[in-house]
Amino acid sequence: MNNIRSTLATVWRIAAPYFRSDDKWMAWGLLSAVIAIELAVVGLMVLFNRWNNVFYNALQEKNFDVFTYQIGYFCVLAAIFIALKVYQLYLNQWLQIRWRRFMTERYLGGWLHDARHYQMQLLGDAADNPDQRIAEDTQLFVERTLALGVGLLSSIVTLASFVVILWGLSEAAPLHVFGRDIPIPGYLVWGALIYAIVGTWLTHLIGRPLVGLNFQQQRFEADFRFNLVRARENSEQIALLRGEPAERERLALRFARVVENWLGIMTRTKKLTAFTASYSQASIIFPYVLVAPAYFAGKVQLGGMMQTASAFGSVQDALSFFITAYRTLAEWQAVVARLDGFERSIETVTALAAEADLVHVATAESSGIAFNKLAVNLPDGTPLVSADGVQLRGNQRTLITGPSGSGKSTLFRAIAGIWPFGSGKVVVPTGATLMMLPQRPYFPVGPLDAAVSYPAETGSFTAAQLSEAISAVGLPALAARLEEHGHWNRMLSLGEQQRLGLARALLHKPDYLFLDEATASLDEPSEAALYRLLQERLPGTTPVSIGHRSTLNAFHQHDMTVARDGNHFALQDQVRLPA
Ligand SMILES: Nc1ncnc2c1ncn2[C@@H]1O[C@H](COP(=O)(O)OP(=O)(O)OP(=O)(O)O)[C@@H](O)[C@H]1O
Repeated sequence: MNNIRSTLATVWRIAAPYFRSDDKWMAWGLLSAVIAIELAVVGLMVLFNRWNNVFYNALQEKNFDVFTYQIGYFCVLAAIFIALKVYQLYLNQWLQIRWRRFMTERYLGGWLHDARHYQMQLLGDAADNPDQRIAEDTQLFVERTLALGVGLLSSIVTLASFVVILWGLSEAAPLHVFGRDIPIPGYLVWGALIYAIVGTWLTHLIGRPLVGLNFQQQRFEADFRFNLVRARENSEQIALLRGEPAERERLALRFARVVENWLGIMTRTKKLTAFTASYSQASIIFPYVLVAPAYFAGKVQLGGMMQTASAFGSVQDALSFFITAYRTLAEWQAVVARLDGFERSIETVTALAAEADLVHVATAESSGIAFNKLAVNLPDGTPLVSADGVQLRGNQRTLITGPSGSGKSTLFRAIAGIWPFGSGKVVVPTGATLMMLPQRPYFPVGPLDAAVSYPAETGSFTAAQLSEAISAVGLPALAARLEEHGHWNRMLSLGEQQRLGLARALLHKPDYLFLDEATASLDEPSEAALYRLLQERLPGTTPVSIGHRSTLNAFHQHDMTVARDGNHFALQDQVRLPA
């Protein structure tokens, strides 16, 4: 019971924002319309049920006039029923897409905000495969929540309406066993109730393992897909290393898990289907068995028996909601759990930003980027690198060196404000703009002009500015292909990607440009030419470079090093020895 209550509370937490959003009038309006139509459908079912009585009595009595009238009446009811069903589905789908659009925008906003996506990854796998959660789970959540919610409501209303009818019919056709009437008030209702409770209980016993199995299935499927994507993204490396057999084996192993779990689902579903199919077949006969003695004793007419069977069927269907919806419920619970995990993960990283004892980036009037007792840790809390009392002075080109793994890149991440683990402050001059250039710059798939302008919007720079910057970094052949679509990270060599990254910097003109081995794939003369270009074109920009080549010294005025200091590393000024 507690489990059901906590699942419902979670569902409400996930669903509520939409019903309180700007679209709330539309949301409530569509939901009310869908529910109203469902209630009208139940009303029609009651009319159909009464129709059974009159129609079959007319057949029994060979009353042709009543028969033809009832056929006409049926056609009218059927036409209304069809119209209601068509519009119910249409409005339901309309609500689904609006609700899904809201959830997708909300999740994208929460996930792609202030490096939260990166920090969620750093914090572990509480929210593995966010793509699956945003694309697939929101769709399933909306669709299933509506189907189950409306289905449940419809079952309750159907139950209430038909229990009344069945109760009345129990009086009209009393239980007749061995030639005697046995006066059990509402015996048809009790019969249906006991039948459905036993059925529901058995379904639950047989189907319970499906909840866990479905959760696992979606996890294994996502894991298999993720590994396929990794293989596609690293296809060149795999081909060069002749890693295909190893990849095949790894993928086969992951797919084996999909198959193994699926076999578990199949076995369980087989048992469940055997039971539910027997159950629904037995449901057809069961009411006739109950009423037949009264019928053959002449206590009730054919119409009464047919109406009883139809009413019994409706009560039975309503009570068996849980049985028919079992598989859907199991999948839905897994979706709810995953979306809940995703939301909690977003909340955790959002809360990180407000925590006082983490790394913070502040702004102040200052002549450079200063560090105030900055201690950068690994996510598990191990101290990595510290900086205190040192400065990256404005207008002083700085080169940072240090052993591999000493935390230079992580220090840049802390300066950029995306690495929260640790304590202390990075103080950035008020209004200063920072740009990071990693060894592998990222270019979104699409036209070249958008890829170079990124993260600025397309159109932020003129075609002339873009072509000029691209030519200036040594890629004149690309300058004429601004509108060409491409996967630039795949199509260009690493050196070309690094040149294009510098073109991006030329266009954005940041106050501080952090180059983390951003020219390491170029030959030394090209690297020198690009540094000279930066100096000429961006006199107001302070480059801060991480690099291992001694040739970089010539382009920097200030040297710093990350050196071992006890159990961690520390950023220190370095005195340059005369050559
Ligand atoms: N997400 C992470 N989780 C755990 N450890 C990490 C993570 N990112 C970096 N590290 C660890 O932090 C240490 C410093 O890494 P970093 O990339 O900052 O070093 P670096 O000085 O830039 O090295 P290099 O000169 O080789 O590029 C490494 O030991 C690395 O394994």
